Amino acid sequence: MTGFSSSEKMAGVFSYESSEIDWCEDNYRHSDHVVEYFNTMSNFVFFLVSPIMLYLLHPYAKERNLAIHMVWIMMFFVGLFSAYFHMTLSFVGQMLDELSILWVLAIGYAIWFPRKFFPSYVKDRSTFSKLVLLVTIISSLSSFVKPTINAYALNCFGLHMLYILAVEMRCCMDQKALRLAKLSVALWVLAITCWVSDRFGCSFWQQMNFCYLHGLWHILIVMAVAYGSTLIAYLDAIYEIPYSLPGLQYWPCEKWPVGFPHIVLKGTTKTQKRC
Ligand SMILES: CCCCCCCC/C=C\CCCCCCCC(=O)N[C@@H](CO)[C@H](O)/C=C/CCCCCCCCCCCCC
Ligand SMILES: [Ca+2]
Ligand SMILES: [Zn+2]
Repeated sequence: MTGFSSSEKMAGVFSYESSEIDWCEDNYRHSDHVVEYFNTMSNFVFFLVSPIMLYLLHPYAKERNLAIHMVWIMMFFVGLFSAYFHMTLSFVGQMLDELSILWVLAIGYAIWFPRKFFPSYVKDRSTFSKLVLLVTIISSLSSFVKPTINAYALNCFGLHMLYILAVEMRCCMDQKALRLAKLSVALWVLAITCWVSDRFGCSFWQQMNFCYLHGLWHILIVMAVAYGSTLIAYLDAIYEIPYSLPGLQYWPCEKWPVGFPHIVLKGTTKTQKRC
């Protein structure tokens, strides 16, 4: 018996359950065509939050750099690929999901990584962005070597961001920024707890008849990214466009206990200055 032909192998990577990863939610429980129904549907949160964040970040992006919009445009695609992955549990779905996360992280790092953490041989943001691009291309190719470890490697960036935030917030006296930092970290801790429990505690959650932790992770991580990235963008605005007097506000209402954080520019903008 000979092996598979290359076209059969190609078709194989698209086929249902061709990924080595299977999340705790029961397969085909709610539909014959959707492998993990709740995990698929919970990605709806990406489609809801991405346009809201694009709209809220626009005044800051217009002043700083329109490339900032790439983060939430890409997050929309992360949601799309993640939904496709959970719908099929295919190898292609897994790689699209993980590679899109890697590229959002790369864009975020290229735009927002604080200058004071640049390696000494990197002189400006343009050189740093080229370095990020090179590392991301190499990482994208390496991700095919052992795909089962990709998700763990990606989660290390969450820890790295936590470290950067901790150093940045050490001397911060701005109460609104401190509150946003605490909320972002709390959401990330809750999210990662769900991800780890789903991965390693599945038999317990099956006994509890509650196998939806990975879906909850989707919802919590989108909120953590909305809160965390706004905080990083706010710190960036203070350093990079201080004349615009950046401030933090919540949408739709300042007084509500929950809302979407965003940056307001209270000072003169470059555009106004020129007039
Ligand atoms: C100074 C740097 C600033 C960078 C800001 C960039 C912000 C965007 C970052 C990450 C996007 C995360 C998207 C999560 C998608 C979830 C899809 C998913 O569930 N995929 C799983 C399979 O279905 C897969 O197993 C998950 C892999 C792990 C991904 C980990 C991503 C790291 C998230 C870091 C978030 C930090 C939030 C801030 C906390 C203070
Ligand atoms: Ca499953
Ligand atoms: Zn997922």
